Amino acid sequence: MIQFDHEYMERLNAAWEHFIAYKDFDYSFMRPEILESWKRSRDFQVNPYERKTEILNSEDIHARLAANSLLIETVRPYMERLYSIVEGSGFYLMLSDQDGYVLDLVGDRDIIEQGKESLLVIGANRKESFAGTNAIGTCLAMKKPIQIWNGEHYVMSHKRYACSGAPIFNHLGQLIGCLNLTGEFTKIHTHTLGMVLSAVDGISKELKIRNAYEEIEAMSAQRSSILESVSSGLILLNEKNQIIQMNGNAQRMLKLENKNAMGRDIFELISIDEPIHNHFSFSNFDRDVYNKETNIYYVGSMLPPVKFNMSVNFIGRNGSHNKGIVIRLDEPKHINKLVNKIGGFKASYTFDNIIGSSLITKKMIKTCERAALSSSNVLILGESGTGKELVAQAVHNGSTFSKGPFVAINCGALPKGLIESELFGYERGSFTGANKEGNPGKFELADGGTIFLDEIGDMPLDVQVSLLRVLQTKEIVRIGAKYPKKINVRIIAATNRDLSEAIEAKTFREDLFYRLNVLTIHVPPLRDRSNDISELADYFVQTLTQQKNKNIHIAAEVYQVLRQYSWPGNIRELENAIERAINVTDDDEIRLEHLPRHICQGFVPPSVPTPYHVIEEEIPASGLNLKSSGYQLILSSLEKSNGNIKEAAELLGISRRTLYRKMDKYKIDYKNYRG
Ligand SMILES: Nc1ncnc2c1ncn2[C@@H]1O[C@H](COP(=O)(O)OP(=O)(O)OP(=O)(O)O)[C@@H](O)[C@H]1O
Repeated sequence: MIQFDHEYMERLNAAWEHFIAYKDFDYSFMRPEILESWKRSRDFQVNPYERKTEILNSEDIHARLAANSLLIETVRPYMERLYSIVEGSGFYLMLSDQDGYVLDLVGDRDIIEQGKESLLVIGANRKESFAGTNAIGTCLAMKKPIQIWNGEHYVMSHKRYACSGAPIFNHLGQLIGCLNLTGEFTKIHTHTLGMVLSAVDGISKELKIRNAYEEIEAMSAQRSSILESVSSGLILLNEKNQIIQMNGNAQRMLKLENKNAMGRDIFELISIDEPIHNHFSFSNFDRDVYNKETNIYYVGSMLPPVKFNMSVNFIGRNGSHNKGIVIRLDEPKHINKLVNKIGGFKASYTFDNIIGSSLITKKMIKTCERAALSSSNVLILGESGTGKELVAQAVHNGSTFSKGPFVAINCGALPKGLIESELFGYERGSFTGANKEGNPGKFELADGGTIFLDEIGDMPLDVQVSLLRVLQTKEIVRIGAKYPKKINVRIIAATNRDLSEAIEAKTFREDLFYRLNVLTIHVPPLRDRSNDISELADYFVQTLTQQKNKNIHIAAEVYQVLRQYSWPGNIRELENAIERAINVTDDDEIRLEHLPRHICQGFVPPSVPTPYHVIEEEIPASGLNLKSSGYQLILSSLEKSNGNIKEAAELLGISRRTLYRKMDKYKIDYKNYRG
């Protein structure tokens, strides 16, 4: 081991004199790494008598500091800690990047001031090619820790100092900088390098942790953008059923806000009427994947339930189901639309499927029939769940476009960036992530038929501009395409928004509104057509029990309750309520206890029953009662109308369909009453 004593230093000085004069000398006493570094310095033509280096201008310094901010931020506390040990004894610490540029300095103020003369400032380059043999330059060249003693330096002015430099590597093992401790050589000890090394060891570990955090943050940002890019509602739960993330669609669909839901047990907020409810806790989940249409109720709230297709998937490693779950929600209608798509864009409903014989419904059907005879654009307005899509399908099926496809698109359910390509299609290779072959848009797919633009009020303004162009020119241009394409499509748009308000708020274009609103169909809310409620309820019982081979009927008082409730969720809510009741009744009757509680709350029994109620009260809760007034009422209405069904139904205030059903049930033959 070399002793850095006086004698050694003398020999070193003599060696240096010979070396820079290119003279022969016995250099074998020297540390080989120092001799190698001298050779490199000489090859770089570093002037041994001159203090000279490259110093960055302030703009470049700024850029370097910004590029290395994580390194500087991580190393600074270590520099301060080391300095606190050596403070006041003429030491200073320097951090450089992998190119040798000084990024940070910590030391006694007078030493730093002195250092300015030797060009030891932020932005100065300490590489061997500029500064000759020195701890930073040589450490970076060798990628190893090194201590350089006074005479070992290559440039004369550095020979007063002894420096200890250690390389800093990142989590990938790449060299990213060097930490150096410099002082008067008389004060330096061989252990000084050990101090620097242990600091660098701590720095490397911390860089690894910071990097891991950054990766986690990036992954979480990626996860969020993936969640937001899908058109379904997604909820992530941890293994305790607590909500850890919800995308925007899930918040909108469940009317829940992140700030109120995060960290809460999901079952404090919602419930479902499926046995799976109990199995959501992981301990007893049977590992089957749940995927079906589900009624979702709000715990402790008067909000009506909502219905979505819900699927539940367990996140598990190596098959163990204990890492949390993903709940996915889709509009049941959306599922229909997908089926529609696979099945060739067919509309299944006709005017016969529009149940309801109230005056207001009849008037609406008349308007629809008129719309079917025309090929003008149609705007359907109505609250959510009133049957706008049903009406659109019926208009299509009644029109000359009925032989063509019926293509529905929900403008509100698609992420903003996707609507344009969904509507107009794209050419091959037009954007990253696009299908290589290109894709036709919904307008092209609907050519010769009808396009149903649902939730048009939610269409972004820029897409409204493109849509307006299509309406004016009857041509579409795929994204990335050079030429337009002619199309013959009937447009039916629908919204539950107040478009005049949207026009005023400048979120909907007035010119587009007038283009779409050639024919308007107002679909009334269910509360305005309470005379349809019993008929609709019967219809849903009938259609929903058809496959189950059950014969279920509704108790009289249930009709009364249904007619008095305000139905904020309209027909969809009624359908959900009936479906739930069918599921929960254990015999063949739907009674009040089978309805969701909020529907029965506030019910006031009517003091004077309408004829309809009288009849409904007779429907066979306890079997057929020939003496009952309801039965008698049917008979007398048939007598009065001479067996004319239309008139008899009007007298009773029920639809023809209901009257037929009841006559069938009571085995009444109306022909017997014809005169
Ligand atoms: N008059 C009706 N007769 C029978 N069923 C109906 C009637 N109106 C609506 N429905 C049923 O109610 C449900 C909701 O209807 P639809 O999806 O057409 O409503 P919507 O107004 O388009 O809803 P949203 O605004 O949420 O898109 C559907 O299951 C539909 O079949």
